Amino acid sequence: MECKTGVVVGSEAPLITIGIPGSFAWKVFHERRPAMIEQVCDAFPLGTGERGRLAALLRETTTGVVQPLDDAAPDHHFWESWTKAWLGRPWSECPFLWAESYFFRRMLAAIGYFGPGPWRGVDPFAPMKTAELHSPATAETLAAFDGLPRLGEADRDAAVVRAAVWGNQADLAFQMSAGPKSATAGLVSGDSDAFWSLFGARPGGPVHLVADNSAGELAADLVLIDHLRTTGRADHVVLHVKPNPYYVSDATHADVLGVLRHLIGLPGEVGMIGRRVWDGLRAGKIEVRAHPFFCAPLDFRAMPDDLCDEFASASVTITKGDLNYRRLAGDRYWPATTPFAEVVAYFPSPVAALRVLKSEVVVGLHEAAVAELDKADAAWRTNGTRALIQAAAPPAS
Ligand SMILES: O=P(O)(O)OC[C@H]1O[C@](O)(CO)[C@@H](O)[C@@H]1O
Repeated sequence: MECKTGVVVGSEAPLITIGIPGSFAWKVFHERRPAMIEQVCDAFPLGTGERGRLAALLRETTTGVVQPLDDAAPDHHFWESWTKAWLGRPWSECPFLWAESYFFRRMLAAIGYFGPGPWRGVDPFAPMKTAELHSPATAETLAAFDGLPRLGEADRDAAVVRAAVWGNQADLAFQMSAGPKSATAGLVSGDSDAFWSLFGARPGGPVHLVADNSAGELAADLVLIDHLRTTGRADHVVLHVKPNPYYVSDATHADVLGVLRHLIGLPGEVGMIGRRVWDGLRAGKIEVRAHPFFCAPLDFRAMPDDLCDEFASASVTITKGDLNYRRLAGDRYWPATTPFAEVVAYFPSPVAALRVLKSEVVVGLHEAAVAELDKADAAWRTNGTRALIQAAAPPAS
Protein backbone atom coordinates (compact mmCIF):
# COMPACT_ATOMS: atom_id res chain seq x y z
CA MET A 1 0.00 0.00 0.00
CA GLU A 2 1.38 3.40 -0.92
CA CYS A 3 0.32 5.79 1.81
CA LYS A 4 -0.71 9.19 0.55
CA THR A 5 -2.16 10.48 3.75
CA GLY A 6 -0.55 13.89 3.25
CA VAL A 7 -2.81 14.61 0.28
CA VAL A 8 -5.31 17.35 1.07
CA VAL A 9 -8.87 16.25 0.40
CA GLY A 10 -11.47 18.90 -0.36
CA SER A 11 -11.08 22.49 0.71
CA GLU A 12 -9.43 23.07 4.06
CA ALA A 13 -11.05 24.94 6.91
CA PRO A 14 -8.87 27.29 9.00
CA LEU A 15 -6.67 25.67 11.64
CA ILE A 16 -7.59 26.28 15.28
CA THR A 17 -4.86 28.28 17.06
CA ILE A 18 -4.40 29.17 20.72
CA GLY A 19 -4.02 32.92 20.28
CA ILE A 20 -7.59 34.22 20.29
CA PRO A 21 -8.29 35.55 23.81
CA GLY A 22 -11.38 33.96 25.30
CA SER A 23 -11.54 31.15 22.72
CA PHE A 24 -11.77 27.55 23.92
CA ALA A 25 -8.16 26.81 22.91
CA TRP A 26 -6.89 29.99 24.60
CA LYS A 27 -8.70 29.02 27.81
CA VAL A 28 -7.09 25.56 27.75
CA PHE A 29 -3.68 27.24 27.89
CA HIS A 30 -4.56 30.11 30.22
CA GLU A 31 -6.86 28.30 32.65
CA ARG A 32 -6.79 24.48 32.39
CA ARG A 33 -3.07 23.93 32.01
CA PRO A 34 -2.09 26.10 35.03
CA ALA A 35 -4.68 24.22 37.12
CA MET A 36 -3.31 20.89 35.91
CA ILE A 37 0.28 21.85 36.77
CA GLU A 38 -0.90 22.81 40.25
CA GLN A 39 -2.54 19.40 40.62
CA VAL A 40 0.70 17.64 39.63
CA CYS A 41 2.69 19.79 42.08
CA ASP A 42 0.22 18.82 44.84
CA ALA A 43 0.48 15.13 43.96
CA PHE A 44 4.31 14.90 43.99
CA PRO A 45 7.03 16.42 46.20
CA LEU A 46 8.77 17.95 43.19
CA GLY A 47 11.87 19.98 44.02
CA THR A 48 12.42 23.68 43.36
CA GLY A 49 14.17 22.88 40.05
CA GLU A 50 11.21 20.92 38.68
CA ARG A 51 8.65 23.42 40.01
CA GLY A 52 10.65 26.31 38.58
CA ARG A 53 10.80 24.68 35.15
CA LEU A 54 7.05 24.03 35.20
CA ALA A 55 6.35 27.66 36.11
CA ALA A 56 8.68 28.79 33.31
CA LEU A 57 6.84 26.52 30.88
CA LEU A 58 3.52 28.11 31.84
CA ARG A 59 4.99 31.61 31.35
CA GLU A 60 6.48 30.61 28.01
CA THR A 61 3.30 29.04 26.67
CA THR A 62 1.03 31.92 27.70
CA THR A 63 3.27 34.90 26.92
CA GLY A 64 6.46 33.76 25.21
CA VAL A 65 8.01 32.21 22.12
CA VAL A 66 8.50 28.50 21.42
CA GLN A 67 11.75 27.14 22.89
CA PRO A 68 13.49 23.93 21.80
CA LEU A 69 13.71 20.74 23.83
CA ASP A 70 16.88 20.58 25.87
CA ASP A 71 17.00 16.87 26.60
CA ALA A 72 18.47 13.89 24.79
CA ALA A 73 15.49 11.59 25.20
CA PRO A 74 15.01 8.75 22.71
CA ASP A 75 12.22 10.66 20.95
CA HIS A 76 14.34 13.83 20.58
CA HIS A 77 14.97 13.42 16.85
CA PHE A 78 11.25 13.06 16.14
CA TRP A 79 10.52 16.26 18.02
CA GLU A 80 13.33 18.08 16.24
CA SER A 81 11.48 17.65 12.97
CA TRP A 82 8.01 18.17 14.47
CA THR A 83 9.01 21.50 16.09
CA LYS A 84 11.31 22.99 13.41
CA ALA A 85 8.65 25.19 11.85
CA TRP A 86 7.54 26.75 15.14
CA LEU A 87 10.72 27.36 17.14
CA GLY A 88 11.18 31.05 17.99
CA ARG A 89 7.62 31.94 17.06
CA PRO A 90 5.05 33.22 19.58
CA TRP A 91 3.01 30.42 21.13
CA SER A 92 -0.10 32.49 20.37
CA GLU A 93 0.44 31.81 16.64
CA CYS A 94 0.67 28.04 17.09
CA PRO A 95 -2.00 25.56 16.07
CA PHE A 96 -3.94 24.22 19.06
CA LEU A 97 -3.17 20.55 18.34
CA TRP A 98 0.53 21.21 17.86
CA ALA A 99 0.75 23.43 20.94
CA GLU A 100 -1.03 21.02 23.29
CA SER A 101 1.12 18.07 22.25
CA TYR A 102 4.36 20.00 22.56
CA PHE A 103 3.20 21.34 25.93
CA PHE A 104 2.86 17.80 27.29
CA ARG A 105 6.25 16.78 25.92
CA ARG A 106 7.88 19.86 27.47
CA MET A 107 6.12 19.15 30.73
CA LEU A 108 7.66 15.67 30.90
CA ALA A 109 11.06 17.22 30.20
CA ALA A 110 10.50 19.84 32.94
CA ILE A 111 9.90 17.23 35.63
CA GLY A 112 12.84 15.09 34.50
CA TYR A 113 10.80 12.19 33.09
CA PHE A 114 13.56 11.39 30.58
CA GLY A 115 16.47 12.43 32.79
CA PRO A 116 18.85 10.41 34.95
CA GLY A 117 17.35 11.73 38.22
CA PRO A 118 14.68 10.44 40.63
CA TRP A 119 11.73 11.44 38.41
CA ARG A 120 12.88 9.33 35.50
CA GLY A 121 9.93 7.30 34.19
CA VAL A 122 7.53 8.62 36.86
CA ASP A 123 4.13 9.20 35.26
CA PRO A 124 3.00 12.60 36.61
CA PHE A 125 -0.61 11.71 35.92
CA ALA A 126 -0.58 8.27 37.56
CA PRO A 127 -2.29 9.45 40.79
CA MET A 128 -5.23 10.88 38.80
CA LYS A 129 -5.53 7.75 36.66
CA THR A 130 -5.36 5.44 39.70
CA ALA A 131 -7.95 7.51 41.58
CA GLU A 132 -10.32 7.27 38.62
CA LEU A 133 -9.81 3.52 38.25
CA HIS A 134 -10.69 3.00 41.92
CA SER A 135 -13.53 5.56 42.02
CA PRO A 136 -17.12 4.60 42.87
CA ALA A 137 -18.18 5.77 39.38
CA THR A 138 -15.79 3.33 37.69
CA ALA A 139 -16.84 0.55 40.10
CA GLU A 140 -20.46 1.17 39.09
CA THR A 141 -19.55 1.07 35.40
CA LEU A 142 -17.63 -2.18 35.81
CA ALA A 143 -20.39 -3.79 37.86
CA ALA A 144 -22.84 -2.94 35.07
CA PHE A 145 -20.86 -5.16 32.68
CA ASP A 146 -22.02 -8.15 34.72
CA GLY A 147 -25.40 -7.66 33.03
CA LEU A 148 -23.95 -8.27 29.54
CA PRO A 149 -24.53 -12.07 29.36
CA ARG A 150 -28.22 -11.54 30.14
CA LEU A 151 -28.72 -9.29 27.11
CA GLY A 152 -29.74 -10.50 23.67
CA GLU A 153 -27.24 -10.22 20.83
CA ALA A 154 -28.43 -6.87 19.45
CA ASP A 155 -28.68 -5.27 22.90
CA ARG A 156 -25.21 -6.49 23.79
CA ASP A 157 -23.85 -5.01 20.54
CA ALA A 158 -25.45 -1.68 21.41
CA ALA A 159 -24.38 -1.77 25.07
CA VAL A 160 -20.66 -2.33 24.47
CA VAL A 161 -20.53 0.48 21.91
CA ARG A 162 -22.46 2.79 24.26
CA ALA A 163 -20.01 1.98 27.05
CA ALA A 164 -17.02 2.66 24.78
CA VAL A 165 -18.47 6.01 23.66
CA TRP A 166 -19.55 7.31 27.06
CA GLY A 167 -16.44 5.89 28.73
CA ASN A 168 -14.79 8.86 27.02
CA GLN A 169 -16.77 11.13 29.32
CA ALA A 170 -14.23 10.38 32.04
CA ASP A 171 -16.28 11.91 34.82
CA LEU A 172 -19.64 10.29 34.24
CA ALA A 173 -20.40 6.64 34.79
CA PHE A 174 -21.88 4.56 32.06
CA GLN A 175 -25.37 3.44 32.93
CA MET A 176 -25.87 -0.03 31.51
CA SER A 177 -29.42 -0.02 32.84
CA ALA A 178 -30.36 3.11 30.91
CA GLY A 179 -32.96 2.44 28.27
CA PRO A 180 -32.22 3.10 24.60
CA LYS A 181 -33.95 6.48 24.69
CA SER A 182 -31.91 8.10 27.44
CA ALA A 183 -28.76 6.25 26.42
CA THR A 184 -28.82 7.85 22.97
CA ALA A 185 -30.21 11.23 24.03
CA GLY A 186 -26.75 12.78 24.08
CA LEU A 187 -25.61 11.57 20.64
CA VAL A 188 -25.36 14.35 18.07
CA SER A 189 -24.55 11.93 15.26
CA GLY A 190 -24.70 8.22 14.51
CA ASP A 191 -25.65 5.14 16.49
CA SER A 192 -24.25 1.70 17.21
CA ASP A 193 -25.71 0.32 13.96
CA ALA A 194 -23.50 2.76 12.02
CA PHE A 195 -20.53 1.40 13.94
CA TRP A 196 -21.36 -2.28 13.37
CA SER A 197 -22.11 -1.67 9.67
CA LEU A 198 -18.36 -1.27 9.10
CA PHE A 199 -17.66 -4.86 10.09
CA GLY A 200 -17.71 -7.55 7.44
CA ALA A 201 -16.94 -5.35 4.42
CA ARG A 202 -13.24 -6.19 4.63
CA PRO A 203 -13.05 -9.45 6.56
CA GLY A 204 -9.82 -11.09 7.60
CA GLY A 205 -7.64 -8.21 8.71
CA PRO A 206 -7.07 -7.22 12.32
CA VAL A 207 -9.21 -4.64 14.04
CA HIS A 208 -7.18 -1.67 15.30
CA LEU A 209 -8.36 0.32 18.30
CA VAL A 210 -6.63 3.65 18.91
CA ALA A 211 -7.17 4.15 22.63
CA ASP A 212 -7.69 7.37 24.51
CA ASN A 213 -8.02 7.55 28.30
CA SER A 214 -7.03 4.96 30.87
CA ALA A 215 -9.17 3.78 33.82
CA GLY A 216 -12.92 3.47 33.08
CA GLU A 217 -12.59 4.30 29.38
CA LEU A 218 -9.83 1.77 28.82
CA ALA A 219 -11.84 -0.84 30.75
CA ALA A 220 -14.77 -0.23 28.38
CA ASP A 221 -12.38 -0.51 25.42
CA LEU A 222 -11.13 -3.89 26.68
CA VAL A 223 -14.76 -5.02 26.99
CA LEU A 224 -15.32 -3.94 23.37
CA ILE A 225 -12.18 -5.79 22.27
CA ASP A 226 -13.38 -8.92 24.05
CA HIS A 227 -16.80 -8.55 22.42
CA LEU A 228 -15.19 -8.21 18.97
CA ARG A 229 -13.35 -11.46 19.57
CA THR A 230 -16.12 -13.47 21.21
CA THR A 231 -18.62 -12.51 18.47
CA GLY A 232 -16.13 -13.45 15.74
CA ARG A 233 -15.87 -9.89 14.38
CA ALA A 234 -12.14 -10.00 15.00
CA ASP A 235 -9.64 -12.74 15.56
CA HIS A 236 -6.73 -10.34 16.01
CA VAL A 237 -6.95 -6.92 17.65
CA VAL A 238 -4.23 -4.27 17.86
CA LEU A 239 -4.59 -1.79 20.70
CA HIS A 240 -2.64 1.45 20.16
CA VAL A 241 -1.65 3.39 23.28
CA LYS A 242 0.63 6.36 23.98
CA PRO A 243 4.38 5.78 24.30
CA ASN A 244 4.57 8.38 27.10
CA PRO A 245 2.20 10.00 29.62
CA TYR A 246 0.11 12.47 27.65
CA TYR A 247 -3.03 14.66 27.87
CA VAL A 248 -3.32 13.77 31.54
CA SER A 249 -5.19 10.48 31.50
CA ASP A 250 -4.22 8.94 28.14
CA ALA A 251 -3.49 5.23 28.37
CA THR A 252 0.07 3.92 28.23
CA HIS A 253 1.21 0.30 28.23
CA ALA A 254 1.61 0.43 32.03
CA ASP A 255 -2.02 1.58 32.27
CA VAL A 256 -3.20 -1.35 30.14
CA LEU A 257 -1.55 -3.72 32.61
CA GLY A 258 -2.96 -1.84 35.60
CA VAL A 259 -6.52 -1.83 34.26
CA LEU A 260 -6.28 -5.47 33.20
CA ARG A 261 -5.05 -6.56 36.64
CA HIS A 262 -7.89 -4.58 38.19
CA LEU A 263 -10.48 -6.31 35.96
CA ILE A 264 -9.04 -9.75 36.66
CA GLY A 265 -9.32 -9.11 40.40
CA LEU A 266 -13.04 -8.46 40.12
CA PRO A 267 -15.72 -11.13 40.39
CA GLY A 268 -18.29 -12.00 37.74
CA GLU A 269 -18.36 -11.29 34.02
CA VAL A 270 -15.92 -8.41 34.17
CA GLY A 271 -13.28 -10.63 35.78
CA MET A 272 -13.83 -13.22 33.04
CA ILE A 273 -13.48 -10.54 30.37
CA GLY A 274 -10.20 -9.52 31.97
CA ARG A 275 -8.92 -13.10 31.91
CA ARG A 276 -9.95 -13.59 28.26
CA VAL A 277 -8.10 -10.40 27.29
CA TRP A 278 -5.07 -11.61 29.28
CA ASP A 279 -5.17 -14.93 27.40
CA GLY A 280 -5.60 -13.07 24.10
CA LEU A 281 -2.43 -11.10 24.85
CA ARG A 282 -0.53 -14.26 25.74
CA ALA A 283 -1.66 -15.92 22.51
CA GLY A 284 -0.68 -12.88 20.40
CA LYS A 285 -4.31 -12.41 19.34
CA ILE A 286 -4.38 -9.06 21.10
CA GLU A 287 -1.34 -6.82 20.71
CA VAL A 288 -0.54 -3.55 22.42
CA ARG A 289 1.58 -1.07 20.49
CA ALA A 290 2.87 2.40 21.31
CA HIS A 291 4.03 4.00 18.07
CA PRO A 292 5.90 7.33 18.61
CA PHE A 293 3.40 9.00 16.25
CA PHE A 294 0.67 8.71 18.89
CA CYS A 295 2.41 11.49 20.84
CA ALA A 296 3.14 13.54 17.70
CA PRO A 297 1.71 17.06 17.42
CA LEU A 298 0.26 16.25 14.00
CA ASP A 299 -2.99 15.02 12.59
CA PHE A 300 -3.38 11.53 11.15
CA ARG A 301 -2.90 12.75 7.59
CA ALA A 302 0.77 13.14 8.50
CA MET A 303 1.15 9.60 9.80
CA PRO A 304 4.33 7.82 8.72
CA ASP A 305 4.26 5.04 6.14
CA ASP A 306 4.80 2.18 8.60
CA LEU A 307 1.72 3.18 10.60
CA CYS A 308 -0.28 3.85 7.46
CA ASP A 309 0.61 0.37 6.19
CA GLU A 310 -0.60 -1.11 9.47
CA PHE A 311 -3.94 0.67 9.27
CA ALA A 312 -4.23 -0.22 5.58
CA SER A 313 -4.27 -3.89 6.53
CA ALA A 314 -7.03 -3.40 9.12
CA SER A 315 -10.55 -4.62 8.59
CA VAL A 316 -11.68 -1.67 10.73
CA THR A 317 -9.88 1.03 12.73
CA ILE A 318 -11.67 2.42 15.77
CA THR A 319 -10.51 5.78 17.11
CA LYS A 320 -11.50 6.76 20.62
CA GLY A 321 -11.97 10.15 22.17
CA ASP A 322 -11.77 13.82 21.44
CA LEU A 323 -8.08 14.21 20.69
CA ASN A 324 -8.08 11.29 18.24
CA TYR A 325 -11.12 12.86 16.55
CA ARG A 326 -9.22 16.14 16.17
CA ARG A 327 -6.31 14.21 14.68
CA LEU A 328 -8.58 12.19 12.39
CA ALA A 329 -10.65 15.08 11.04
CA GLY A 330 -7.95 17.74 11.29
CA ASP A 331 -8.05 20.32 14.11
CA ARG A 332 -9.89 22.91 12.08
CA TYR A 333 -12.95 25.11 12.16
CA TRP A 334 -14.80 22.77 9.80
CA PRO A 335 -18.37 23.70 8.98
CA ALA A 336 -20.21 21.12 11.12
CA THR A 337 -22.14 19.94 8.05
CA THR A 338 -18.97 18.84 6.19
CA PRO A 339 -19.49 15.13 5.47
CA PHE A 340 -17.47 12.87 7.79
CA ALA A 341 -16.71 10.46 4.91
CA GLU A 342 -15.20 13.32 2.88
CA VAL A 343 -12.94 14.49 5.71
CA VAL A 344 -11.62 10.98 6.46
CA ALA A 345 -11.47 9.76 2.85
CA TYR A 346 -7.65 9.71 3.14
CA PHE A 347 -7.73 7.12 5.93
CA PRO A 348 -6.48 3.75 4.64
CA SER A 349 -9.11 1.50 6.27
CA PRO A 350 -12.76 1.68 7.25
CA VAL A 351 -12.72 3.93 10.28
CA ALA A 352 -15.06 4.65 13.18
CA ALA A 353 -14.88 7.52 15.67
CA LEU A 354 -16.37 7.10 19.16
CA ARG A 355 -16.10 10.37 20.98
CA VAL A 356 -17.55 12.70 23.57
CA LEU A 357 -17.38 16.28 22.27
CA LYS A 358 -14.78 18.25 24.26
CA SER A 359 -13.41 20.66 21.65
CA GLU A 360 -14.67 22.74 18.76
CA VAL A 361 -14.06 20.28 15.92
CA VAL A 362 -17.12 18.53 14.61
CA VAL A 363 -18.24 17.33 11.17
CA GLY A 364 -20.95 15.12 9.74
CA LEU A 365 -23.98 16.86 11.27
CA HIS A 366 -27.27 17.87 9.62
CA GLU A 367 -27.94 21.59 9.33
CA ALA A 368 -31.14 21.35 11.35
CA ALA A 369 -29.37 19.50 14.14
CA VAL A 370 -26.66 22.17 14.31
CA ALA A 371 -29.27 24.93 14.50
CA GLU A 372 -31.08 23.10 17.28
CA LEU A 373 -27.87 22.49 19.24
CA ASP A 374 -26.79 26.13 18.87
CA LYS A 375 -30.17 27.21 20.23
CA ALA A 376 -30.19 24.74 23.12
CA ASP A 377 -26.65 25.10 24.47
CA ALA A 378 -23.96 27.57 23.41
CA ALA A 379 -21.22 25.22 24.72
CA TRP A 380 -22.47 21.97 23.16
CA ARG A 381 -19.24 21.40 21.22
CA THR A 382 -16.96 21.62 24.23
CA ASN A 383 -18.75 20.82 27.49
CA GLY A 384 -18.50 17.03 27.29
CA THR A 385 -22.22 16.36 27.52
CA ARG A 386 -22.73 15.13 23.97
CA ALA A 387 -21.19 12.35 21.97
CA LEU A 388 -21.02 10.95 18.46
CA ILE A 389 -20.52 7.68 16.61
CA GLN A 390 -19.32 8.19 13.05
CA ALA A 391 -18.16 5.60 10.55
CA ALA A 392 -16.86 5.61 6.99
CA ALA A 393 -15.16 3.26 4.58
CA PRO A 394 -12.54 4.49 2.09
CA PRO A 395 -13.87 5.11 -1.41
CA ALA A 396 -13.35 2.10 -3.72
CA SER A 397 -10.26 2.73 -5.89
O1 LIG B 1 -9.42 12.66 26.47
P1 LIG B 1 -9.95 13.21 25.20
O2 LIG B 1 -11.34 12.76 24.91
O3 LIG B 1 -9.04 13.01 24.04
O4 LIG B 1 -10.10 14.77 25.45
C1 LIG B 1 -9.01 15.59 25.54
C2 LIG B 1 -9.46 16.96 25.20
O5 LIG B 1 -9.21 17.77 26.30
C3 LIG B 1 -8.57 18.94 25.88
O6 LIG B 1 -7.18 18.76 26.10
C4 LIG B 1 -9.02 20.18 26.53
O7 LIG B 1 -8.72 20.17 27.88
C5 LIG B 1 -8.86 18.98 24.43
O8 LIG B 1 -8.03 19.80 23.80
C6 LIG B 1 -8.72 17.55 24.08
O9 LIG B 1 -9.13 17.29 22.80
